[in-house]
Amino acid sequence: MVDLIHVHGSHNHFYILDQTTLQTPLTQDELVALAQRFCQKNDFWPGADGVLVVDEPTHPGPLGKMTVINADGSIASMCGNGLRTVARYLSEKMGQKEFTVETAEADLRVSRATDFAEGVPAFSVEISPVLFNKEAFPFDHLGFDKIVNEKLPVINDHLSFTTIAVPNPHLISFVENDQDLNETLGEIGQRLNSENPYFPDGVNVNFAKILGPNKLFVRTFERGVGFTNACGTGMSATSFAFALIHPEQVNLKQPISVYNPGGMVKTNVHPDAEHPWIELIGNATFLDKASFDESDLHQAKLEESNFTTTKTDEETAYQAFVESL
Ligand SMILES: N[C@@H](CCC[C@H](N)C(=O)O)C(=O)O
Repeated sequence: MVDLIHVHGSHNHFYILDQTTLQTPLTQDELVALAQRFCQKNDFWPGADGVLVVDEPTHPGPLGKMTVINADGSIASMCGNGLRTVARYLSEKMGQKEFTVETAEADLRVSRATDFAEGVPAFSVEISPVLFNKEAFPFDHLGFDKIVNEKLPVINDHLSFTTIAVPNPHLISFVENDQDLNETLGEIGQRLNSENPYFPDGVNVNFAKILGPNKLFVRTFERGVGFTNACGTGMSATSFAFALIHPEQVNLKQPISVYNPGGMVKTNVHPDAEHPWIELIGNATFLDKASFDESDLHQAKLEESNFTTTKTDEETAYQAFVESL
């Protein structure tokens, strides 16, 4: 039997599939089919926002390799909330508290952090590289070399936007009212993740409200998924934009608290280093594991009767943490 571990970071939900436990790893096409089928919710299956595939690293150093597959089957170069949960998985599997994980474009440092609350394990992960140059984006940058707090009338008539790749692409705007935070975000997210002339490969769209010094609320419409409860790379990129555009509101010596519809994370922005990076710290919660015959995973077969589930009780502690915020 093979386990799919249902996990979340700020209620951004994933299934972890450790390919090293399989007799035969799934092919790329099989992984895409698995994500498309298993991320869909139905009356016996909770669904998720993506699948996190763990493999042996391709070079010495990292403890494992993480590949991110969005719910629609598209492949993403990074996932911040997901990396925290993979860090926990590898930490418990290998008995290490601080190590690196190979991702599509970089080996990233991860470590066990102080629990966010009783029964809420937390991990810290490196988000990098941080890129502004237009070559880092799958679009022509609308005539700009980089977009930092620019009005983009072809996208919206009153908001200003920033684009940052970490290295997956993010479009960020600081908004003031709930209409923009919800309806405008949904409209722009839908439009830029359907066929459109500006972002042909789609983009993660993050709208943030400034709640006070070092305090944000961020909502994200994710490429390949739609609205999610939280996006780790989105909250990290938005924290970086916050420090850049509103320096008077950010004390870089203190963490930024980033609230989101699924909870809260902390970020530390390191903008001045030769290699700018962001530290993302947040929960890594394991909800349950579903055990399947390996052949069913190869065929993306999901029926009410072809798996057994073993639950943890971590969600109760996580809910208590969210209520305490
Ligand atoms: N939820 C993730 C980001 C997942 C990938 C994203 N949808 C993309 O296509 O770039 C996170 O926590 O960072």
